[in-house]
Amino acid sequence: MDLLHWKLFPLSALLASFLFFFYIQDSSKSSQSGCSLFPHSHYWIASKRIVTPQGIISGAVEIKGGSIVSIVKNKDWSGKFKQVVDYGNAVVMPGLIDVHAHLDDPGRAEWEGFPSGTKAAAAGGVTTLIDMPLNNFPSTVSTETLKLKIEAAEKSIYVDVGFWGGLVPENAFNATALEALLDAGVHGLKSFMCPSGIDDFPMTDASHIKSGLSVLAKYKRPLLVHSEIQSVVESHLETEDGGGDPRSYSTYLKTRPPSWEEAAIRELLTVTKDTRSGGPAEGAHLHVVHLSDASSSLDLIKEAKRRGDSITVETCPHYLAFSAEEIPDGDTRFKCAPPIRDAANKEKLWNALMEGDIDMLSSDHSPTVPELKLLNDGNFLKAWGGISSIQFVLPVTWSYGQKYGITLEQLVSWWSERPAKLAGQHSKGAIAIGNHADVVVWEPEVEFDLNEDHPMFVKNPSISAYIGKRLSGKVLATFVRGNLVYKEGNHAFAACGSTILAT
Ligand SMILES: NC(=O)NC(NC(N)=O)C(=O)[O-]
Ligand SMILES: [Zn+2]
Ligand SMILES: [Zn+2]
Repeated sequence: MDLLHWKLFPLSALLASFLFFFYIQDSSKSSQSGCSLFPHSHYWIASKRIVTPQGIISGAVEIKGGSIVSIVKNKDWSGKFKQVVDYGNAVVMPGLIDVHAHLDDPGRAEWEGFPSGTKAAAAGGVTTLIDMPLNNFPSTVSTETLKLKIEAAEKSIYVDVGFWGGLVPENAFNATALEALLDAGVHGLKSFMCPSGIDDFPMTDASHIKSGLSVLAKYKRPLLVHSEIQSVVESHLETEDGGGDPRSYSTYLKTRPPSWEEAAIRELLTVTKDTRSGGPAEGAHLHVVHLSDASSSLDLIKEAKRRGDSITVETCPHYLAFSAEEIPDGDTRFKCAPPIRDAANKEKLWNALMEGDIDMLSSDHSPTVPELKLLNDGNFLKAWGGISSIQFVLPVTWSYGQKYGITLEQLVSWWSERPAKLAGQHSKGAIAIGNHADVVVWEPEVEFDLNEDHPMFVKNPSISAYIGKRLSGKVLATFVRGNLVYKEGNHAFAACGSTILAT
């Protein structure tokens, strides 16, 4: 007996090491390093509602090594596969791609920072975000400052993060500097046509933008523009004692009329004609960020599209959820620029989105510390402008869109497909074979009260404008490149998101 034992020992040791090897193979990429709450790198996500470019199907998505390798319909998968996470009737959709977020890192991490900002993103089903070049310090306007940004992001992000670079007067006429910044991996450039509120991010005019577009054309990357031009006539209202009670929202609203947006867009269109086929900046693209005015400004954009200019436009959930009439006096959580306008404008924004005249959505998550929001003082003219929202953009869009009959496919188009295209992310934005396994699983029908007890992962939850709202749409799970980074209130132990650089 003893002898037999000894003879079998090497065999069983070999068998054990084989099994161990395969276990490690399967789980090393994710669970071992704490990148995932699900310890497998080859598995299937099953659901009765998977949103694919070919329609909504019941079936399973096969994930291997961080990518989608097959999609099977119906119950073809049942019984056959080993590792299946069956989400039943919950919706399986591509993760949201937020092309407009300010995470303020490095330099102003007390406003947000990569760890909390990307935790909030993951909890909201956002699997990729492109970080804005301002509100961090120093602003991201050169290869050196981009390097600082990448260093700040590495090992501290729970989702994938890319970067826009800043187009500012200092670099706008310096093609070599812009090319260096684009070569270093920014997905495109961003500029302001009015003061940005950030000292080291000055505004540009049409001549800077024209020059920037000619460089971007070679790279086929977009220019994103904050489109408001401060008009001299109205700007006196911005002084503290001009125009009325600074605690009243209508006082603030009057300081940034729709004519500011219209003037900026009119000016932009004098240069976007260069982007037409055969034009001097063919290949470049102009993207108008956070459109608020759904009247003349939008008409101008529609006209430019008809003429063949390469131009797109986004709006943000806060313009679709709120209207000026309901913003309480002194409630500076709602201050942003351009401002949230009246209910009639909100209605027009929704119609434009449904008609396809507005191309996509973004959060414009732009938080700060509560002290700068002047929550106690309530002075709309002095408070920081920016809405904190990234964790709730999915349920907000869905909840407020019910009235307009929005569909899951539209959500995917506005939040994943088109943003992916804008940011040059060809392996993201759709549940499709070969794409990154960036997935959100959520229950559209489940309602929740967004009150103080609700888990919020942003650094400064008290500035959130959505507190007190009842929303529909609960995120159950978020996968980034196959890693389960968020599951029902919990995040993966390690921050394993990738910095994504344009090549
Ligand atoms: N400096 C800012 O980030 N400003 C932001 N502020 C807003 N939107 O109120 C923005 O995107 O313009
Ligand atoms: Zn802006
Ligand atoms: Zn912004």
